Amino acid sequence: MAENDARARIIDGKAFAAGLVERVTAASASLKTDHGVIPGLAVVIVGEDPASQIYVRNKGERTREAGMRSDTHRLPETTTQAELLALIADLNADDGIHGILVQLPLPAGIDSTVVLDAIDPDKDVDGFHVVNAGRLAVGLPGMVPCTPLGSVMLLKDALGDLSGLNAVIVGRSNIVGKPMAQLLLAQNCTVTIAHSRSHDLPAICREADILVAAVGRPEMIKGDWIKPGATIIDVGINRVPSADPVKAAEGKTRVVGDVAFAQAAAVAGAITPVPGGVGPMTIACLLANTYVAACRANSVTPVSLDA
Ligand SMILES: NC(=O)C1=CN([C@@H]2O[C@H](COP(=O)(O)OP(=O)(O)OC[C@H]3O[C@@H](n4cnc5c(N)ncnc54)[C@H](OP(=O)(O)O)[C@@H]3O)[C@@H](O)[C@H]2O)C=CC1
Ligand SMILES: Nc1nc(=O)c2c([nH]1)NC[C@@H]1CN(c3ccc(C(=O)N[C@@H](CCC(=O)O)C(=O)O)cc3)C=[N+]21
Repeated sequence: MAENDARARIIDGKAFAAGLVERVTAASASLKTDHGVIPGLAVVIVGEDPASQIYVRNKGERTREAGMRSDTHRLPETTTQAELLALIADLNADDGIHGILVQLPLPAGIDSTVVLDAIDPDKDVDGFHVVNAGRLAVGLPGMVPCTPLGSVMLLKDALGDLSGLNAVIVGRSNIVGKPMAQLLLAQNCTVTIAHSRSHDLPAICREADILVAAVGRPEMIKGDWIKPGATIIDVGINRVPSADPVKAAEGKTRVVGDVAFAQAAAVAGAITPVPGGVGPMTIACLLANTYVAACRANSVTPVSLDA
């Protein structure tokens, strides 16, 4: 089959995310009218990493567009762990702030586990606190990490009931791979988690009805690793030189996923594009988690955000 002979359905994460943001915006407006509560998100960024700066600016803009309060705390690269912990303590105590996100990665010398676990678990809209990881693992309500949450929303929208499907997740990070595995297990999938030490990764991937790529290696997963008709969720965000050599020479870049898209789309049943797939869902779920945190903090039952 020719490389450009795409037959997979393209899962439009951007459109699904826009719908979710609309529902969160309406729900937040009601929360304000009925209970006088405006959801508040604090985003903390340490250092000057350009990609992180762009993400943080986007998060702030999206949050305000949804009618929420958004505070961005920009700290210098030289910030100490103690200074960062002091800011988190202030934000934990601030009744106007319902969600706290500390942008990762943090500069060398700051222990991200210590920092993440200093956040009040009920304000942990990233769902990275050990208490929220534990709640997810045992099936208690908590804050669920945004990227896996958004990915499962797309899968349920594309496939309906996921029960009994073979799900393979490539990547075992605490922020994507592991929580993704928990969510798919909760949806009754048969879950395999693969990683850099896995033997014969292509063969493992070929067993997948649902293949989730969360590796951070541009276009690593090839078309012949994919079971015909499978559903592919490409979490990877990799910046590579522009395809146009002239533009590449000028330093222009483009974003690609962890899946070789054209090859994969010729075999898969459905696939998320990069950009426009999982990325927009991550931000939409961050807003959703902030709304839910604001409700819980004020003993209000959140309205359903389902489509
Ligand atoms: N769309 C979005 O909203 C988001 C996108 N991302 C993107 O998702 C990707 C993954 O992010 P994150 O989970 O934080 O990354 P990490 O670097 O924390 O984890 C990467 C995982 O991939 C595994 N891995 C690395 N190389 C290979 C290989 N050759 N074969 C098999 N497995 C391999 C690693 O295995 P091991 O554990 O053995 O080292 C590790 O488990 C990145 O591209 C990131 O930018 C991340 C967050 C949100
Ligand atoms: N505490 C913390 N929480 C995070 O959730 C977190 C983080 N740190 N550090 C970095 C990663 C990365 N991440 C993305 C979010 C949105 C897009 C996104 O919106 N992507 C768009 C645009 C991509 C582009 O053009 O750059 C898309 O895929 O269409 C991508 C990546 C959140 N992360």
